[in-house]
Amino acid sequence: MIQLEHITQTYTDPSGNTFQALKDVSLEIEDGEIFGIIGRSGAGKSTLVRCINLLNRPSEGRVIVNEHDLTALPESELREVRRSIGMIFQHFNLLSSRTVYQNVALPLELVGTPKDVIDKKIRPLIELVGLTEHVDKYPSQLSGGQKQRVGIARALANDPKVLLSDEATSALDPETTVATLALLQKINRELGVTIVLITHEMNVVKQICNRVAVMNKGEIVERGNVIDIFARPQSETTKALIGNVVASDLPESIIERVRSARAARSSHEEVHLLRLSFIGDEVTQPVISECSRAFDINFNILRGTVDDMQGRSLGTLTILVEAEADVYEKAVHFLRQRGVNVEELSDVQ
Ligand SMILES: Nc1ncnc2c1ncn2[C@@H]1O[C@H](COP(=O)(O)OP(=O)(O)OP(=O)(O)O)[C@@H](O)[C@H]1O
Repeated sequence: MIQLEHITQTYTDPSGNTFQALKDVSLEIEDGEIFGIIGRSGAGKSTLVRCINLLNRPSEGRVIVNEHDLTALPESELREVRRSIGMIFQHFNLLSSRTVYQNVALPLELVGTPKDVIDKKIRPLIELVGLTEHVDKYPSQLSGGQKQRVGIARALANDPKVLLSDEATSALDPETTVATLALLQKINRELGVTIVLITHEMNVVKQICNRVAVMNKGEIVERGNVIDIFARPQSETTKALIGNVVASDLPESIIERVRSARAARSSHEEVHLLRLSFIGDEVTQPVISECSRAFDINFNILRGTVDDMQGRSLGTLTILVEAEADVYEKAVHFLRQRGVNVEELSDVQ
């Protein structure tokens, strides 16, 4: 287990001004999970994740990995523990003068592992990441996705229990991102490696993470199971990252329909733009039709999606409702009672 306890990171610039990149952050990550850390640029994600292997030594707080308090270890022992924590990076950090084989072998060479042991160890890793036929190529002869696979194989060379991924797919196109994430998921399942993954993209979290922490300005503002966070985002940061929560993010065609509905409404009716989300079996329940019949109001569905998140479905609907105030209140209450998350989107002008 990884335990970050009351981590604070303060930076001081040359003129003596201080800046808190992390403010009393505590977090626990269980063995074997894929844990996402998401937030906008500058939120403190990299700083936090680099505390896990003490690439960043926090100004205050404790870092405990598999029961070792890393913050209390002398440098020699820390080096040893660090080997059980692999890391992959956005720009791969490969050595351009070394082949795929030599890059993957590097961590083992550095600790003096005999050549035959290295060979036995890394050939299956190169196979696992699907690069056997490229083993003698140099980084310049590889695509971005292939370079990241080299980075992944190299990070696994020391049999780590934990793999830290710092925006590992941010430099890749969408298709290569999906394939790289699938590889990380396979590594997590087959080798039991715990993965801590930093990203600024909710789609990455959605594809492979079990749990997620949302960061803003050096603090964790929300955390939980991915599907719950997507279905019922609480903080403004999460809502903004998920998107489709402020009306201004909607396509112009939808905004136009809202404007027309508003212009045409009768004086006693209100027009509301809502985002409804449903988890799992709720998706299949005809809750909307039931509600529509019960209160005799029309729900105008503007947009709908169903996402699969690790075998559970999350349905999201953007709908337009025209109703009198008291009927609207009752309908929203009805939906919430049936487990539907109802959120009113900020107004369309
Ligand atoms: N060595 C440093 N000295 C001073 N300030 C730093 C240092 N490292 C990071 N910061 C600042 O700390 C804040 C958090 O940076 P960090 O890189 O952790 O954010 P992030 O969420 O990972 O963002 P990004 O996705 O852009 O990397 C930023 O404002 C950054 O400028």
